[in-house]
Amino acid sequence: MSIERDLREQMSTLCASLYQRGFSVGTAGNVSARLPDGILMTPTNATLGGIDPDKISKLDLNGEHVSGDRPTKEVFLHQAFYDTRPEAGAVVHLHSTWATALSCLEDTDPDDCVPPLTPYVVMRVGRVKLVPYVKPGDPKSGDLIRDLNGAYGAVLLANHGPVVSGKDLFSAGCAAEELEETAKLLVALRGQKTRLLSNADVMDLKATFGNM
Ligand SMILES: O=C(O)[C@@H](O)C(=O)COP(=O)(O)O
Ligand SMILES: [Zn+2]
Repeated sequence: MSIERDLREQMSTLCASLYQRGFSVGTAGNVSARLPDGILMTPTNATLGGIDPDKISKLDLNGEHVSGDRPTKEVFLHQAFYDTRPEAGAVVHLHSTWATALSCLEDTDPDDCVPPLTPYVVMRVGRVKLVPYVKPGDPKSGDLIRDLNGAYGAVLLANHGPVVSGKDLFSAGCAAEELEETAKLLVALRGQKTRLLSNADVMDLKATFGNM
């Protein structure tokens, strides 16, 4: 099977899995994957529950739409991740409930939306930045991601939802799920005295496991 065919099948399977398990509802969210000659993106207004591998949008290396249905309106967001994070092979954007709740709470720390509660969120997601609100599909979302210079593999779009990159579709999907579950814990623990991992613990995890 060609690399492109394989990625198309993988994208469809990941999207369906995220949808079936409630990480995406309706037509919310979008997913992309990097190819040697461009980027595959889920089409706009498509439910992640039913992505046809043959209708996935393909953009060339200049960002031109070359085949498939019209791409997600968040094309700028996805491109900015690939342009600033050479190691990124896939990007997942969701409106998953708890991460979106964190993106709406006034006292979420914009420089560290997801503090180090458990080892796994440190290992899979890392530090998460809050990106100021712009309306969905606004090209400014790409500028805001570019301004981060590739320093964050995951962000929360204020009052909108999470965007997570990974070295491949599997990693990006796992990281998006881990972010969602940790956001749920963080909201559940609000108002309670909570012990976070220490800086030394975080450094130790990074030294042991690196960026996964
Ligand atoms: O929130 C939005 O409108 C988009 O970010 C989104 O999640 C779905 O848009 P399309 O991918 O264009 O369907
Ligand atoms: Zn969205």
